[in-house]
Amino acid sequence: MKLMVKAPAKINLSLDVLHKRPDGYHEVKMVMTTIDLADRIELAKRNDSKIIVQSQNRFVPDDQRNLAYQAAHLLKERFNVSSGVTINIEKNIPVAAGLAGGSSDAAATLRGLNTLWELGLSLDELADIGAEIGSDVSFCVYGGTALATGRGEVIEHIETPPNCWVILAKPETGVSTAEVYRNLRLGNVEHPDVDGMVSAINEQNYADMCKLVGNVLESVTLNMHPEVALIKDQMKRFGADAVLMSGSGPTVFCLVKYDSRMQRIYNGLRGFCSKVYAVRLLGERLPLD
Ligand SMILES: C[C@@](CO)(OP(=O)(O)O)[C@H](O)COP(=O)(O)OP(=O)(O)OC[C@H]1O[C@@H](n2ccc(N)nc2=O)[C@H](O)[C@@H]1O
Ligand SMILES: Nc1ncnc2c1ncn2[C@@H]1O[C@H](COP(=O)(O)OP(=O)(O)O)[C@@H](O)[C@H]1O
Repeated sequence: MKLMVKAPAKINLSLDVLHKRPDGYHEVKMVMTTIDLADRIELAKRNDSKIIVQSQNRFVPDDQRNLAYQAAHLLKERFNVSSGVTINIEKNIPVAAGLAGGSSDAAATLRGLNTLWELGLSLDELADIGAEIGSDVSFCVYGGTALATGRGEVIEHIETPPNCWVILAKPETGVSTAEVYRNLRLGNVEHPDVDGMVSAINEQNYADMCKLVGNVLESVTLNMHPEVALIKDQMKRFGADAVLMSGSGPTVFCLVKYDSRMQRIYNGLRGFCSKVYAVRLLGERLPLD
């Protein structure tokens, strides 16, 4: 038996860090939403008890370091599943980019195996299990648009944002999320208005949504990688409605309403950056598998 599951990337429209916690993680307050750039996960039931991960992408680990492997392993151990699974990952989301590609693969694996192994778990139960794998996995289990708090695993669903294009540019450099959080100095950063962003989205106010984008982690990554700031400047010059780095970076995204403007920015960026994508903002909860 085989199952295909879609694993969409996320962007952070607003990302604030409140303080460092005693457990080493940071307390965050952020608005996350899914975009139409997705990995495709094929799950095939095995008669032996092995978990096998396959991917054509050389940056994706094929062993227990893979977050999709960890998702399968966790379910298998916790619910005493005797059969195994082959997980094939068609990687479309750039790796280590601030787009939660690995987390979304893990979440898709949890949702898919819930069906394939007939576990009968609710999405809330899968999201709780996901939090044990990584802070972004709970959000990815639901997809859609949410206010995420705690270390990112406490999810409150909000409205789907107004429809628009999202253009993404990923510089060659990779970024370690742990290193970015470690180098964050909260004393002199400008905090984004996360509550304002939630209201703008709930009120379907595109202009305010664009005005209110903000990410405290830019203060770290833009200093470490000047090319990220350069891409932001280019997007602004080309006339984007809003420009921001996603998560810990280095991917920068911009929002635009009109097709003609999208084309102009997309074409302009292709000269600069090898990885450029123009996709729709999805923002709606994922269908059940
Ligand atoms: C920054 C964000 C924003 O959505 O996304 P990415 O840039 O990774 O996509 C997330 O907070 C990333 O979540 P995720 O990538 O799942 O992080 P985890 O695997 O749980 O943690 C990786 C490391 O980041 C740090 N970390 C992560 C989350 C958090 N709230 N505080 C932290 O300090 C910790 O050092 C941790 O060891
Ligand atoms: N399924 C996966 N896809 C991509 N990367 C993965 C996966 N599983 C584990 N990883 C590891 O996780 C790290 C972070 O990758 P990713 O989730 O793409 O980035 P981010 O956390 O910035 O959104 C990578 O360096 C990679 O080695």
